[in-house]
Amino acid sequence: MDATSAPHRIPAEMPQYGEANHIFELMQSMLEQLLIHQPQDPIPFMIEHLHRDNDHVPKIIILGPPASGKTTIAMWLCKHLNTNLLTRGTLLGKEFSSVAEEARKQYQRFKKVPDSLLIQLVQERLMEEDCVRRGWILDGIPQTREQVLMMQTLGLAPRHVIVLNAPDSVLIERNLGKRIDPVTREIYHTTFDWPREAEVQNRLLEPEGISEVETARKLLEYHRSIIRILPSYPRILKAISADQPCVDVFYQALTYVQTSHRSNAPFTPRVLLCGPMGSGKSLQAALLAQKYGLVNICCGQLLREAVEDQSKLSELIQSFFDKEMTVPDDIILKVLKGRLDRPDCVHKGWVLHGFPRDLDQAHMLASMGYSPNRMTLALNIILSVSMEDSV
Ligand SMILES: Nc1ncnc2c1ncn2[C@@H]1O[C@H](COP(=O)(O)OP(=O)(O)O)[C@@H](O)[C@H]1O
Repeated sequence: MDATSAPHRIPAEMPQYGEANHIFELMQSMLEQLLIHQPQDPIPFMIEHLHRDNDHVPKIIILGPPASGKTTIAMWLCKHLNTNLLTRGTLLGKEFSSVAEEARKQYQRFKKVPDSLLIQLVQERLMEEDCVRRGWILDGIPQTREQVLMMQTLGLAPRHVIVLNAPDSVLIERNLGKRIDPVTREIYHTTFDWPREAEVQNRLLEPEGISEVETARKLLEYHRSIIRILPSYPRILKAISADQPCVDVFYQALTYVQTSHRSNAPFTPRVLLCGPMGSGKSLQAALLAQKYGLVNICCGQLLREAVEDQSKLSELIQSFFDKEMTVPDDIILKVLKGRLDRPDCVHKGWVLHGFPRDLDQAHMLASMGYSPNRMTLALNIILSVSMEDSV
């Protein structure tokens, strides 16, 4: 194939730049917002979206049956992540909001807030400056599939959804011990979490609706609606057992909300395999290359091929081979660059082994823009397992 008919070569730096600066995700979120809000003039809207730069703030929903610990975990996460907690109580109690006032009226009359009003309240709150800047955690909302659909239509999309699970019998018993501090709104428990200070102990209140009958009724309602809610969040949902100490539940929740989801961005794996002689690098590289369609590059093999090429460089490399000397780094890097820049490596990605062998070589490789984006591990056994999760 001559140069005129050869496929256009995408310089390796282009996809690397996109990956490093999350360009795909940025454009995707802007496109989503454009399609949801359909502004009359899209340009200022896009500029404002870019200036807002809040794609990475927490946007979390915590769901679960009564007494599973939603509010407890949501409060702890809020403190840890310095974000805003949104509960039914805080939304309904909002001052200077006509929507909240209407919701309160409806609640007083019918003991129920219509779905549309509740979601309107959520929307109003999420648009406020602190939620835009520092993110939010929604505690126990949405409660019905209808609410989920309304939120989706309004573009109110969480990044992480946690659902807490525990057997009904545990929850019914646990709810009986729930106590609330009316001053701080902190939640305590007569058995599992009793405050040390006598002053706090004395002012704790027993919340309404925690009797066995009430909790059983709420559980029934929850089980009916949750199966219609969860399918709406297939890729961002994490179920955590709430039948374990609060601290354990919290750390599992925290770990989850701190992971970023795999994006839809086109991704080219660049894998580096390091390990001592005989550790099985070649075999693992061949397996990885086969499984993920990567170009398998063995540095030693590449140099031998370069010799066979009969190019100018081949004589030079051959002379080092003849003298049984190691080939200097700058020559190896030239050969490597030529190979890694070829279209198959740029498009399919690569798995490299046999180079770098020391820190200097690693720095040189990185300074030429060939940083691996997966892993550099000495133990090929671990690598082959981890690849399942990450590629
Ligand atoms: N993992 C847990 N183990 C024991 N008690 C818990 C646990 N999580 C929460 N609690 C206690 O259970 C009660 C209900 O917790 P809460 O956070 O109000 O649940 P929810 O918001 O899901 O109704 C509280 O008294 C709380 O201290």
